[in-house]
Amino acid sequence: MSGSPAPDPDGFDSVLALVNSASARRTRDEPAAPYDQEADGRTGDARQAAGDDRVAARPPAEGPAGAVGRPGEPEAALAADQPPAGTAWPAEYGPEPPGPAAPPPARSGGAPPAHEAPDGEAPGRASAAAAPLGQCGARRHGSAVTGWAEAVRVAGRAGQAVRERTSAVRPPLELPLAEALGLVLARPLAALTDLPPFDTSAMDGWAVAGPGPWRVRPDGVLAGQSGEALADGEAVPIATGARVPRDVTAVLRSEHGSLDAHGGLHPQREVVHGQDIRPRAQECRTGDTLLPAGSAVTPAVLGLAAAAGYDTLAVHARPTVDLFVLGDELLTRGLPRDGLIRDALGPMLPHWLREAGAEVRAVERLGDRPDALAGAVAASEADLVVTTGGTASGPVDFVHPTLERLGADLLVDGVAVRPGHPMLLARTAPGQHLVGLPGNPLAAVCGLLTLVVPLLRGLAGAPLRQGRDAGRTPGSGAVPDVYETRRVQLSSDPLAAPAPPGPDAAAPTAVLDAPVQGHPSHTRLVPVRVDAGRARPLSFGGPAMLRGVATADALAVVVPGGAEAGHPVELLALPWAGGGGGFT
Ligand SMILES: Nc1nc2c(c(=O)[nH]1)N[C@H]1C(S)=C(S)[C@@H](COP(=O)(O)OP(=O)(O)OC[C@H]3O[C@@H](n4cnc5c(N)ncnc54)[C@H](O)[C@@H]3O)O[C@H]1N2
Ligand code: MOO
Repeated sequence: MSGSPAPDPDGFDSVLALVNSASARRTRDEPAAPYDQEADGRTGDARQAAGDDRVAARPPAEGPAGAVGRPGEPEAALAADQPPAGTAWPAEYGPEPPGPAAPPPARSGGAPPAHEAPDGEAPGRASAAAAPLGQCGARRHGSAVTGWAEAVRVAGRAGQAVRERTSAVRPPLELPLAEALGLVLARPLAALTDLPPFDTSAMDGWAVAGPGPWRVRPDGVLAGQSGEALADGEAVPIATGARVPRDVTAVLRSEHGSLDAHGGLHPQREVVHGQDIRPRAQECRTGDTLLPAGSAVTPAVLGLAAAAGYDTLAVHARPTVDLFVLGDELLTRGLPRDGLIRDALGPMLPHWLREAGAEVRAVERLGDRPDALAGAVAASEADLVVTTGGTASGPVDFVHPTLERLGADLLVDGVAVRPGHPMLLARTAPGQHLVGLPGNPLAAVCGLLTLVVPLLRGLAGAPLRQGRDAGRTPGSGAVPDVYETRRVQLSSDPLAAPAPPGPDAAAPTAVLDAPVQGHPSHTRLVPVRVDAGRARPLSFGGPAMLRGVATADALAVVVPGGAEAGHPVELLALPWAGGGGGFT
């Protein structure tokens, strides 16, 4: 385990205060919202009564033999996996694609139970059934399920608190410019020089002194050279970027002057004093703050730092991450067979974590072996442990019992977001956190963007999203989430409305091209393509699907209850769409 015990060594108390105040708010506002009464735990009738559109799309209660889910997986989870033949296209999938809907994936009859080990490997599974969610014995802080925006905040604050409290033992790194790319400035970038450092010609032409015509001196001034002072009536050829000689009044562009047979230079248009001269310190003076601490080091920042005189930069170290992929049903190569499926997260997450600024140390597939997970977490010295799968309450979902065994503090245990609601955040040791991502691949992506990326930002010293609690909206859904308030504040003409409140008023937004059905009480994260400020919801946005997000630029944050076409939605930009890989 990392760190050493000391009174609040990693600022944990301040994170707990945030968790507990949010929890108290929930308790005050929402006396009854236990996790197992959330949408997926309700009966079909109850969900229908509550207006849950997924009921209409639910497949028959009995799944086919060898069904997608695990033993004990609720039918609602199956509903989220695939549309059965003859039923409506589920809202969770996004808009129905043109043409016939994709057929449900073939299921092999007589397949072994999903929890049997692949490739003949000894299963080594949990000897005891997992404790039901909500009865986990890990120290739990906060109440049943955390609102989405609040979860983002708690994760960010948890990372930030660790960084603030450990800065003495982990001072910033002083790295050569090229090695600082993608990290975060630990100190403000103050100019080490005036920029430009001297008066500079902005054009190729002649430096002239006094009114024309001028006598052209034979010596020219190239960039990197300094010319002698000019007397009135003199001119000297000068190149762009060259230091302007003393007593020059202007630069005449080469296309604006003509030479006569005697070497006299004649202006072809009026010459204004100071024209085409970049005066010293036009951009900054020595000591000016060019960028605040916390800025991401982008290629442009490297250029600015070099121009301003830097050879090295003080940056925060990359947060370290160990990734543990759980599940005996996962194959690492070839085609799915015998109820086994390909691991989609092992190939995806390490790169995404690096894009998010992490140094990924271990990537291990631990199967469904609780002892292996407990041992791996206990041995990990990473700032953050990320697990995939095993967060729910199936027979081999052992993340909760393992956290209990390790005496972890649960800060977030379920988030009011679809996909991804079983995601969790725990503190496993002073200075170390664990994020449990759900196994369904898009649910895992949602957990990554909700908990992991903010935590990494906090650890790395990058600015956090500015969470704002807007209070509870009367009559709104089961879980208070600032997005509910945002929804009711939208005017009938959203484009004319003032910017709605939300977790981050500065977050990118776009206007929805098409309506998106919402979950009654949970935020939805929906893959979208963004073009010219308009977000087009994509098909194949179900929790187990990656087809939508693979063609997306962003995930749109859709308020509980849904959003109409024309309404603005906040965007979680995806790194490959120029949307903030790392800490930008
Ligand atoms: N009783 C309840 N059951 C479930 C709930 C619930 O609230 N109560 N939530 C459902 C939801 S929503 C999700 S999401 C899943 C999350 O489950 P786990 O985190 O325990 O994940 P697993 O059961 O291990 O796997 C779920 C699903 O994803 C597949 N999977 C797992 N890992 C991978 C991987 N690396 N690559 C590709 N696919 C993976 C796995 O085979 C399962 O099909 O729980 C529901 N159940
Ligand atoms: O399948 Mo679950 O809805 O959270 O992703």
